[in-house]
Amino acid sequence: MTQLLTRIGADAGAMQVNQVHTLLRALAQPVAETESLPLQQALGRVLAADVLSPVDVPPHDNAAMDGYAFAGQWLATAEPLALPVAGTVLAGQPWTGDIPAGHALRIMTGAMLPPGLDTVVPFELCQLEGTADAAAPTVRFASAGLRPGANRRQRGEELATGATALPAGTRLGPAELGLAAGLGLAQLTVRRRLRVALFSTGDELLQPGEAARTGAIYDSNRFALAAALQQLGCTVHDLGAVRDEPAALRAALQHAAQDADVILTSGGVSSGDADHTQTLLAELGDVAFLRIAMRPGRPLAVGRMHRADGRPGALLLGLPGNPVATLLSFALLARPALLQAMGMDAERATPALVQVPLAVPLRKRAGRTEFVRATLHTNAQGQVEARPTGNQSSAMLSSLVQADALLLLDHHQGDLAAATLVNALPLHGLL
Ligand SMILES: Nc1nc2c(c(=O)[nH]1)N[C@H]1C(S)=C(S)[C@@H](COP(=O)(O)OP(=O)(O)OC[C@H]3O[C@@H](n4cnc5c(N)ncnc54)[C@H](O)[C@@H]3O)O[C@H]1N2
Ligand code: MOO
Repeated sequence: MTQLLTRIGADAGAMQVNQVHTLLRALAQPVAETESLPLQQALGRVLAADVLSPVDVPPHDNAAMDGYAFAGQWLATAEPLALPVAGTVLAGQPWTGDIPAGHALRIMTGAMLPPGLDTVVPFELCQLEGTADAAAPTVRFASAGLRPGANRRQRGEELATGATALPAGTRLGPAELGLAAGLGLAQLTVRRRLRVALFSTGDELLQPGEAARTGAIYDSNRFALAAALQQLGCTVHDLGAVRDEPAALRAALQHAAQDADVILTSGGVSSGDADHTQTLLAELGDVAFLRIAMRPGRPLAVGRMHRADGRPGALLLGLPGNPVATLLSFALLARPALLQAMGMDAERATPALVQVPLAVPLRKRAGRTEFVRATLHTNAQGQVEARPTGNQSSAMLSSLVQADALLLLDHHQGDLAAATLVNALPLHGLL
């Protein structure tokens, strides 16, 4: 870790947020093993290789609207244009008959355009003259607003055979799975699930369901982190709450290191308690105890555990114990590293920011990045603005529950006046 910190020009005792991102990007190795999964089981997984289209999409020229198909060359010949209708073509039933020159076909959206018919005029723009049971009713429409090829979807216009439909590193959501199904693929090759061992530390921790006890608090971090990991699609190996004792901590870390890709812990990383943790981690791994110029989330332990066979061991991420610091350190620091370890493209693991004006003034200390829990709402003037959700203590989860965004106040920024534009990070999808 010392070498890595030197390489990125950072000092563990005074890190900036972007330096921590650089450090984590250098540490998180994508899992190598892959598996082939049916589409129904692939939600949230990351593609191990590019998916190339085995077919043209769409597979044939087809109508984009319900209407009448005809050869666009007739448009220039009359205004309005009147064409006899030779029949009807439906989706899934290609037209097999002849089409006399200058005739149109009634056609439904998605139906294959027969050779020679390249233009569709929608029903709404047409009058039909003569009855449908006449030998050939006539369709009449204004030709001026139409161009040859109008309302036609061309074979391969979305994807040609062999084109990259989904690049390696794509995380599969509903749209990606729909696209793969649309290519006729039943299975996809994805990286295996990331295995994350999780435990919380602290002698004060009670488990939900246990009777309250003086001086004790309930272990909320482990449940919040397990949920966040589950949402990412990781396999969670929950080791419970571990006492602040070297022997207990050693046993938990050794157990966790057996087959986990990542060990995620909460608590015990600030200066007070960390002495025996630091000694232990120096023995079992190569771990740096960072002090990050950010709030919440100042302390963080980062490193790798040793393995008996000499291969790189589990990535260790020791998150701070205060519940909001735990979850925000997870969302802002651990999550991008975990997504990279899942095989996702690091660029695409970075959430986008939106700029919004502040509804109220904000105090801010220059020299650290601050993340303020806030709601984004529309004011009486119809403008979206950001308003902090009450007490911003790192111990108070309630103001995170009420928030739908984090305001990202830059390192060098001082106090802010109302109406100042700030960067906001919507929490949706992040936590
Ligand atoms: N002298 C200093 N004190 C503190 C510093 C510092 O730099 N110097 N940093 C503060 C900051 S910032 C944070 S964040 C916390 C982080 O401390 P630890 O990671 O060592 O965590 P603990 O001391 O174990 O706990 C802190 C706080 O969080 C509660 N906690 C812990 N685990 C859980 C859990 N699983 N569920 C719910 N709540 C939990 C714990 O009871 C404490 O109240 O240190 C500050 N102090
Ligand atoms: O990580 Mo601490 O305040 O930043 O709660």
